[in-house]
Amino acid sequence: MSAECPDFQTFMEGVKKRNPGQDEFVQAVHEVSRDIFDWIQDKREYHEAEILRRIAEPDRIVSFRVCWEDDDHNIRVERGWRVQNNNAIGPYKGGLRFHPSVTESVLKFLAFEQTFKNSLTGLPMGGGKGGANFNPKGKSDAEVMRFCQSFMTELYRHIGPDVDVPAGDIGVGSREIGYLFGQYKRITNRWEGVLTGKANEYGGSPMRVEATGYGAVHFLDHMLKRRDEEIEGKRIVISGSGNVALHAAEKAIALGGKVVSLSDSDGVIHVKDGIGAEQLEWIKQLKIEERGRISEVADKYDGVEFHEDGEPWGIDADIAMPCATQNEIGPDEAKTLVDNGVMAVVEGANMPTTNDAVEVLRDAKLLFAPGKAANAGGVAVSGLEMSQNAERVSWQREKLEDMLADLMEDIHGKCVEHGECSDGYIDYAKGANIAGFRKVADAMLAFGVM
Ligand SMILES: NC(=O)C1=CN([C@@H]2O[C@H](COP(=O)(O)OP(=O)(O)OC[C@H]3O[C@@H](n4cnc5c(N)ncnc54)[C@H](O)[C@@H]3O)[C@@H](O)[C@H]2O)C=CC1
Ligand SMILES: O=C(O)CCC(=O)C(=O)O
Repeated sequence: MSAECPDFQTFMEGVKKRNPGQDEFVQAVHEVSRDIFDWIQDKREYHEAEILRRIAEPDRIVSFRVCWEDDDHNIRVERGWRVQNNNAIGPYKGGLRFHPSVTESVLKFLAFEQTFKNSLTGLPMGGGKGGANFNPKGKSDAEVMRFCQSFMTELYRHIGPDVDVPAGDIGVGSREIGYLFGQYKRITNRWEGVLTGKANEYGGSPMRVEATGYGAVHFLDHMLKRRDEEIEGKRIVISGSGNVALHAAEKAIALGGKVVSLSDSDGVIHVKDGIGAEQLEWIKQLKIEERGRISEVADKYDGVEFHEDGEPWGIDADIAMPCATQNEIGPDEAKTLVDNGVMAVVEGANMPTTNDAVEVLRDAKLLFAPGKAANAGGVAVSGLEMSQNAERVSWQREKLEDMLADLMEDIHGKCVEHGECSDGYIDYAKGANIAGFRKVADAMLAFGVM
């Protein structure tokens, strides 16, 4: 068992020592390395070249001041970052997060995870992530615009279509991408595919908005089908009510699933009979366009309960999809899910389940889809947006829908190939880690020592 293997222990002690106070980053490295140490035991070339050690040390981290003026003419100072983790298999690629909880540790964990996720898609993309501790909540459009322009005024030096291609993440949606892209274009006088998640009018790809949530449901569908089960009729608890959560809900409802919860940082709504397609349209308008609170759904509709500060994990369900943020499900929540007879946990968010909680789910033999596989549909369609921009073409939505479905099937297949245990249980997390690692590691071996 790798967790007891002395090499692994020594390795993790080194990671902790070199990254003091960076708990999220250490957690992400631990989760991947545990599986990789098992797998590379008889593969000396990876040990000798210190491949894992190198992937766990970002190529570079840029941190910068972001100064902007609010509507009351106060000068505000925030910190921005871009973590370029690894570009062995393609330009750095990964989203930008604007949220007060953003730290260097959070962005390092996200960039590290992104490296394996992007490798799993099979597309030529390295791993990066960035963002700022700026809180867009409650800010006017003009304030968000000024922040984005100031952020890009430094970031533009470090990115480019063949260098590093950021996109959205928490707090960065199509409004922010518009402001960021506009500023890049203004400074450089170049129209190029330097960001993805753009609107269709200026080089965005159909299906990018839906891709992460839809892709996660495709992944769930494949997991269930292997057990002769289907989404139709299943009760699904979803956390979050942003891009990923709402589109996961949309796809699940389209396939006959009963989505019984959504949440935001104020609390959770519980809809016993399942959210209807029309109701979801209203919620999308509320959350995406009007930037309202999830509690307003209970004000509008009968049969919707709102629980302030509540979480969805205690609600009776067959499937759980954490789609908000990291570390939403700890061991207690995982035990609750197991006790309630939940059969599958699919991570729409990045690392929403702590390592201890994953152990609880694995021990109970639940189907567990890690974010780096289940939510890879978003970055995969971003990769397709890059291809369209490079070719100066725009593909039809139907084509992208089919490509997303194929990519998710392929990622599911890779996880099964590398994650099948002797008793037939599929350890999807292990499968994703090994398949994601192998491609990046082999590219790094080819380059020699650097
Ligand atoms: N947007 C994308 O294409 C992708 C996003 N992800 C991940 O999915 C997750 C959600 O991202 P998006 O939906 O894009 O962001 P978003 O900004 O559209 O929505 C985030 C949601 O999570 C909730 N949330 C955020 N922080 C919270 C906290 N501390 N406590 C409770 N709720 C909180 C917000 O209220 C909101 O409902 C993140 O982990 C992100 O990294 C992963 C792959 C791609
Ligand atoms: O589309 C992208 O590049 C960003 C996706 C992302 O940030 C993620 O997969 O977590």
